[in-house]
Amino acid sequence: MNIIRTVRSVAFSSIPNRTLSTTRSLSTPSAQYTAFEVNDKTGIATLTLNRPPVNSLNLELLTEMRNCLKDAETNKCKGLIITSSSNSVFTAGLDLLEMYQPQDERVKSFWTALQSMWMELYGSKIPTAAAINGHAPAGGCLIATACEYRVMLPNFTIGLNETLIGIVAPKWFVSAFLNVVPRRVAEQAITQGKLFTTAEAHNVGLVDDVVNTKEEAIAKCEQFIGSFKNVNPYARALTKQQFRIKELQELEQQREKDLQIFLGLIMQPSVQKAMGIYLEGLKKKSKKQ
Ligand SMILES: CC/C=C\CC/C=C/CC(=O)SCCNC(=O)CCNC(=O)[C@H](O)C(C)(C)COP(=O)(O)OP(=O)(O)OC[C@H]1O[C@@H](n2cnc3c(N)ncnc32)[C@H](O)[C@@H]1OP(=O)(O)O
Repeated sequence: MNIIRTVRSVAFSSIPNRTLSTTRSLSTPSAQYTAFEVNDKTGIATLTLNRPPVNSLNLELLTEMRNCLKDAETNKCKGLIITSSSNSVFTAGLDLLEMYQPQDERVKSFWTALQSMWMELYGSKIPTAAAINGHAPAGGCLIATACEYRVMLPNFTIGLNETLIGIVAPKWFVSAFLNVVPRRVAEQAITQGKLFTTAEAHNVGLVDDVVNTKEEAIAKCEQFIGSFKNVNPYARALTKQQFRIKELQELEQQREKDLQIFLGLIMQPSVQKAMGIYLEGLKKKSKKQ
């Protein structure tokens, strides 16, 4: 039986934060929206998103994700799996409440945290895999495509649906999508704001595998990470970097400009209005259920 060493734990149940941090002390504050576990037998870390109801990515969740990524790298984990504690949502993408009628300083920190999290995940030295056990629209798809491998459960949706909300998927969202989906398919899908079903996503290569349960998804991710067992980690990391350095450098060099473009766009009255209507629709739908 695998022993799970919980390095950073969230209150999934009544377990108080960090009570299981028995193996090392953490420099980061206790987590609220994530669980981070390292399997002692395999050395593989699992980061579980746990911000009910839909794991929408707010500033705090993004910050915790960054802390987990750092922990996985500094502790030389064999790889990192990202999954969700929800049975139906991997993550609903960016928290729309961070962008709707936002406060100036908060929204800047939010976008900067998203940029950093993405660069750290996309450029991570260790193998990364997403066990997509629920819907993964927009920012959810961004996280999945930042990983090296994706496996998804049936009958969920994934894609960049920003245009349907009246916003634009930034260039770096699109670049990562283009790594896994042919250009023609990507252009059509992203302009339409298409959310692919699991089966469609598998067909176009947006996800690598489809399995029926979360356990099987985690096992597939472990298998992917295990496939590097005989590969020198340093050589692997440098080789991965060769594939990803262009997008990373592009964003690094344009961070401030990217932030200003984001702020300029979301602060447009027409965009705020569209976001408000979209949020209202979500809330109405949620009340009906
Ligand atoms: C130049 C660049 C400029 C801008 C770029 C900005 C980039 C943005 C990328 C993004 O990620 S934008 C977010 C896009 N996300 C979505 O469109 C997903 C919206 N959500 C859904 O479609 C559904 O919630 C779901 C399929 C993920 C799950 O469905 P279900 O399980 O039925 O949950 P509910 O719809 O009932 O939602 C429960 C609850 O959660 C609220 N909520 C849902 N998604 C978000 C979200 N992304 N942000 C904030 N809040 C969200 C929803 O309103 C409900 O709230 P209640 O208060 O009514 O419970």
